[in-house]
Amino acid sequence: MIDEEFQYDVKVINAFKSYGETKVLNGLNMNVTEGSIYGLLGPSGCGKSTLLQCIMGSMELDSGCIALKAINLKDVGYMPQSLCLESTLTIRELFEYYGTLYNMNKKDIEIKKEELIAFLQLPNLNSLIKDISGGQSRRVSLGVCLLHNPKLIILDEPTVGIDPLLRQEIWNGFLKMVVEQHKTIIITTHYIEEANLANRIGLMRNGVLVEEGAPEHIISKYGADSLESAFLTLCSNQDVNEAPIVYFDKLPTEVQKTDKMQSTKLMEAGKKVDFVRIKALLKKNIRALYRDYWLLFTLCLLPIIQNTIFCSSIGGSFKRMEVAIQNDEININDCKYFNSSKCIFENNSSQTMSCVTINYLASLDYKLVEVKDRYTGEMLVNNSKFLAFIHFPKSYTQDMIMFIDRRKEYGMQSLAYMYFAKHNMLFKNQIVMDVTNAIHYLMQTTLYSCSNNPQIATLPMEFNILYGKDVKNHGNSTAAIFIAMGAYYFSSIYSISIMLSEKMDGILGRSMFAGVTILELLISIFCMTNVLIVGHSFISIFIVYVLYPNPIILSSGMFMYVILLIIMSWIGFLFGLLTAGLTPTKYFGVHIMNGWALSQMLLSGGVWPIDGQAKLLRSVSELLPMRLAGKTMNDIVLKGWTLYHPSVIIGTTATFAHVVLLLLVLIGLSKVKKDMWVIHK
Ligand SMILES: Nc1ncnc2c1ncn2[C@@H]1O[C@H](COP(=O)(O)OP(=O)(O)OP(=O)(O)O)[C@@H](O)[C@H]1O
Repeated sequence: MIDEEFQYDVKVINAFKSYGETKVLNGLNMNVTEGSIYGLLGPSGCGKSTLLQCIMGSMELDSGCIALKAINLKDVGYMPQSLCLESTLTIRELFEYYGTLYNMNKKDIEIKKEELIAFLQLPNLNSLIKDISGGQSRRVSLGVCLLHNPKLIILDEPTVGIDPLLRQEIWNGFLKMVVEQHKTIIITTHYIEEANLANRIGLMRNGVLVEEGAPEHIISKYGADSLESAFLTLCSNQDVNEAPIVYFDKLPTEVQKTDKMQSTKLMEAGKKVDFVRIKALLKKNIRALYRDYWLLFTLCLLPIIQNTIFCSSIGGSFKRMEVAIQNDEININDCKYFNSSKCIFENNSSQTMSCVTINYLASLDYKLVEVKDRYTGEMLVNNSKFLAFIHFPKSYTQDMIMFIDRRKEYGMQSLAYMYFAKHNMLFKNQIVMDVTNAIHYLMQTTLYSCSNNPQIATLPMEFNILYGKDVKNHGNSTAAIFIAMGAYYFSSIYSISIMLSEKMDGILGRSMFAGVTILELLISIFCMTNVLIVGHSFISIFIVYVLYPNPIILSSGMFMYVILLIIMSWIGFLFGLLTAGLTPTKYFGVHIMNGWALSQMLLSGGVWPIDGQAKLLRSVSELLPMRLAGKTMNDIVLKGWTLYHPSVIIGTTATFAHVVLLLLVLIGLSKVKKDMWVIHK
């Protein structure tokens, strides 16, 4: 505790602070008496803001001591140099938010608000912060600092960008507060002339206060006519004589008794989780969200668009594939009139069996174009105009007869011929499969029309499907992975957007001066994430399984399906927090988010089954949360596995293990990296 006799509101003794190699405070001493205005002056970059942040306790001294009379955050009002306010809130909402954080009731907030409107000439309270001018927003920032009527007011350049007349009025207001309410104000400013109104000023240079005292005393001491020329004289003397740095070998006893971390403890005073503050944070974040149209678009509309795009574009068989045909047997347009009911073995049949194959391909939506010769067909494939070229020789039907009948030798040169492009394996595979099926169909048709058993042309093998009878394409088997990816991705986007904005814009740092803890902010974002993910999952499941015919077997496993979606959203949420804590810029964080989500999608079998991966890579992929959740969800909907199926339990537990792992990493990192989510500006 501070000594009974302690007459200062703030006392800084022998303070040292460096940022790496840059020494900012170099044994600084400062005394701020109760009920006075203390003007802290100094050139840009000399360390004024750093000193104020050390006094507030948001930054720790390397050594030295800061003693404060204030015992909790409510006693102090701090206005940082940067705005550090949520730009998508209105002035009224900001007052309501900070008032609630300071435990003020509605009536008190209302009264104080009216007072501040008159004092600071605030613009329309319904204006959004992002829509008001720089000077207006600084006045709002000052208003937020004074809202809870603090005893000690610390202001970092409060009058920047404010016109001289209003500046004068604001200073008059400060003087009135000191006289009538016995407040203590520390103020930094670059307008040296306005510091004349302070009771005491400190001139800071080279990390120390080179002079401290009443303005008139400093002016007369240096024989100057203004504070500005006194300051210039002092600086030029100092350039010659070196900075008079005063080091304490030993701290004075009354200060040694005071706790070295006293101001840090001020920040730690309200570390208990408070539900009123969580409610205020939730309200603020909901307001910020519904005004952030782009984020809202990303979170609400994009799942609709992406799920619809996924269902309508992934896995379907390829349509309108262009195939060049040279048919020496018949003009392919005449195949429309082909009748396959006659047996080709009858002498007068005059059948053209190439039409069976051509009509079969046409029924599969191939775009068949007739070409005059083989050279043209192959050239068109080479030039990527067509995917394949098929040639039916003039004797195709006769050769078919010989092939089926086996009574006569048939020449290899008279077989149908196909030439295809292989630049896309999937196209090539589908064309080969469709043409093979077409020939198979041709054989069966021939046998049937000649009163033979068409079964002769089938493979001597029985194929049975155990699982996934309704799976018709690759999209059906990856739908669950896509939904798991969506839950992960959208939660991570939400948590990283909020956290990076709180961090980079200094919003959390400022809220922390009003008592908010990081845990409270995380709880509020977590609640929002869970609400959003319920909406997101509902939209995704509805589109993927109801609007589109992706197969789904309903069983008790669906309970785990939903649990897995929630776990995936938690993993995304935690990964977003981790990325926000480690990345230096907003853009970098978002790039990491997108990059990792895409990589996981590729590694987890969302695009191609992981069975195609190299052994080592596959063993890593098997452990990824998107793979674990996606596979288990797939097993539930496609195999009908229930809640009690061992694989479902193992898959869900293994996915949840990622939540525990990420939590441990986050807790560990936040212990090591103190400024992970907070930048005090
Ligand atoms: N987070 C940081 N990391 C590294 N260096 C920093 C950091 N913050 C401040 N500095 C450096 O510390 C010095 C003091 O900065 P500070 O913001 O305290 O100065 P200031 O007197 O408030 O300046 P101004 O009047 O321009 O606001 C500057 O040289 C600045 O570059």
